[in-house]
Amino acid sequence: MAYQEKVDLLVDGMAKPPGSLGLLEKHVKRVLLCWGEMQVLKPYHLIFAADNGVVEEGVAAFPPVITYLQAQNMVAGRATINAFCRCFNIPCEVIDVGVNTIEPVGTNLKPANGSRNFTKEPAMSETEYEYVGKAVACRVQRLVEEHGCNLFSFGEMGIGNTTTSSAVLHGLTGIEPEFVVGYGASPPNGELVRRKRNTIVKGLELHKEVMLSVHDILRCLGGLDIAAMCAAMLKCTELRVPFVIDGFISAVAFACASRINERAKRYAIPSHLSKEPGMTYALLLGGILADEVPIRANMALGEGTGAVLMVGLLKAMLHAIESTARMSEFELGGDAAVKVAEQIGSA
Ligand SMILES: O=C(O)c1ccc[n+]([C@@H]2O[C@H](COP(=O)([O-])O)[C@@H](O)[C@H]2O)c1
Ligand SMILES: Cc1cc2nc[nH]c2cc1C
Repeated sequence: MAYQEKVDLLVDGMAKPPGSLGLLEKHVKRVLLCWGEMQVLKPYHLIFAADNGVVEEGVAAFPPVITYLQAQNMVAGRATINAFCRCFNIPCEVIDVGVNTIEPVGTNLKPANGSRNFTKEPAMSETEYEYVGKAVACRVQRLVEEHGCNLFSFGEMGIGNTTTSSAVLHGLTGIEPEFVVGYGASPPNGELVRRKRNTIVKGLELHKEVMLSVHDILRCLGGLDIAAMCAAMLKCTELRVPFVIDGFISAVAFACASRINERAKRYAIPSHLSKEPGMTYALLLGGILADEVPIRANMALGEGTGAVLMVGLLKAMLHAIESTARMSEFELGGDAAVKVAEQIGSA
């Protein structure tokens, strides 16, 4: 029997009405298909922390030093993401890909102390962009080959990164900034949103001549966190390891990854629909429809909180698959057996 058929039988044959676990069935099947064989789940959560020079333009409500302070909380196990990871027994690592401090926070893979203000110059130099991509890809490869990690979730921490994400999405698609700019971490604030839109238009105008590829767009307008997440997703794709997308920032990284390598779409699992208005567009670029996203909780925290909740759901599904009774085990005779067979057959 082909592996895909086995996976279908495994999930469809659980003692439950067919399809009654909805999207969880669809996504756990996708994880099993990515693995290509039955494996024991070994999840790993990576958080990419970086500052963004574009905050100079007044596009964030919180001061940039929060990037450093909250990344420190994460390293100390005192952020929401740590609590969520502990709940599901998921290891979590903070990678400093550009926090604006001399002393790195967590694992040091930073090529610079933040991206530059993209309204004035490219956010990253070519050397910085290449360095961060290679360093992160190396880290992912090591986690897979030496530690056996087989499901990644990605998160980020970076004041100003909803502006860099909206800018990259605008650069990728040309969608009007009105549709892809939201409040970010700020409470509703019309003036802030107007400033974010103008900043993005200014950035695109400055770099449009040189933005000829997805890499150029990421380098000119992106943040080091988005570039890092995109590289991590591409490495997962190469190694055929599934990964879970979080909110807006990681969805934009995924949009870039799937433009660079179409096969990234096969390995990406959505988690939640962020409050940010660009979320659905970013996912759509990678071929994921809003209807396929399991969690709708109006979240916008980042850190990978939605992604880790999804890993928890997948873990619960894998446990259910291996520990629950099978439809075929019901001891039924006569009419009852026929009726159940009809229900399974018509699923
Ligand atoms: O993940 C999301 O969809 C999301 C939406 C809004 C804000 N955030 C988080 O808030 C920070 C960015 O917000 P801002 O307003 O500074 O651009 C950054 O640290 C993100 O993790 C995250
Ligand atoms: C406190 C705080 C925590 C965060 N975590 C991710 N983004 C954040 C932004 C702020 C402001």
